[in-house]
Amino acid sequence: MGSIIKVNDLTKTYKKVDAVKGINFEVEKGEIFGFLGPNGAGKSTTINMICTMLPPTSGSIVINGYDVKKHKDEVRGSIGIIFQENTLDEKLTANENLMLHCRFYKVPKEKREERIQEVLEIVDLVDERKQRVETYSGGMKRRLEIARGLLHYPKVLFLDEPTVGLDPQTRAHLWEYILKLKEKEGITMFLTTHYLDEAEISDRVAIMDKGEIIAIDSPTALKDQLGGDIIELSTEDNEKALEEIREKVEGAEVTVKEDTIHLKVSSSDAFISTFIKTLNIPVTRLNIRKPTLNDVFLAFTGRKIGESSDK
Ligand SMILES: Nc1ncnc2c1ncn2[C@@H]1O[C@H](COP(=O)(O)OP(=O)(O)OP(=O)(O)O)[C@@H](O)[C@H]1O
Repeated sequence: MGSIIKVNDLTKTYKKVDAVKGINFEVEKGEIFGFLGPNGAGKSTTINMICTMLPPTSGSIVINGYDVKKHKDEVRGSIGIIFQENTLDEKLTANENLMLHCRFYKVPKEKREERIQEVLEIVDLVDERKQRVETYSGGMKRRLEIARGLLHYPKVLFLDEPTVGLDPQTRAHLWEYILKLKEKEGITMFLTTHYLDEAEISDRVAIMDKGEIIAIDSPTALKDQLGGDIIELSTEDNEKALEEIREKVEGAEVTVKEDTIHLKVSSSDAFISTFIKTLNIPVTRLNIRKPTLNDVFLAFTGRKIGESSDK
């Protein structure tokens, strides 16, 4: 398919802080690209540079064939940005908000009605187009923001925490719209989220930490890299159980969080048959699961998402 975003040796230094330290990556046309990292990792700085809002200290960024430094307007015309905070005019109707944006982005006059209809259909707001935005629910407002971000036929849509503050059901719906968008308009999506279960939707994810990209691959490949199974175990005496596990189990990574012992083993079958039977402490809870993106994130950064980068 080819790349739509190419980032080369990109750096950003704020006075004394090296926020971005020479990163390289490409985003393929049409993919959903998840961009993850602990707080302070350098994500916003990177995205702001990609979106022409912040000049890089060095390096290059090319979007849709345009160099971000030399062709700002063309880059801006190629991207749509959905911010975390509501940037709609609440006193206006959906239609009026979209009309304003069409004018701002110079969508040709004769195309405006048709395009507004199209984007409202994508986010299922055709019937509510004449209502004032202040009467919308949180989920409807987010959908309208997405519709607005699409008006000028962007090639790449930047979604910054698109589901933050929404209830689980609305979040699930919003992802359906996002997937529909990918299918219908073939748009590339650059996504940040703190909900790692939602980042599973990505074709590939990059994990950034301390100004560097430390992992980049499909969620499945990243999880496979961790390998094996994760066993969560609670016993009547976790301290004693831990001693026994360390004595008897070879090749398991063991960590304790609150009242649960976590073991990463290559095969839970082998573990269960050889170990559980010989454990002298009664087990009160046992859960076996495959690694998730949360485990991947923890393994690469040493932190849970939401924790700070400089810990
Ligand atoms: N305008 C600024 N001046 C000085 N330092 C800054 C500035 N903006 C960001 N930084 C620093 O650069 C580093 C990266 O910050 P950035 O906001 O890009 O991280 P982030 O990954 O987006 O974090 P979060 O998830 O919390 O938004 C941090 O150490 C931050 O303190």
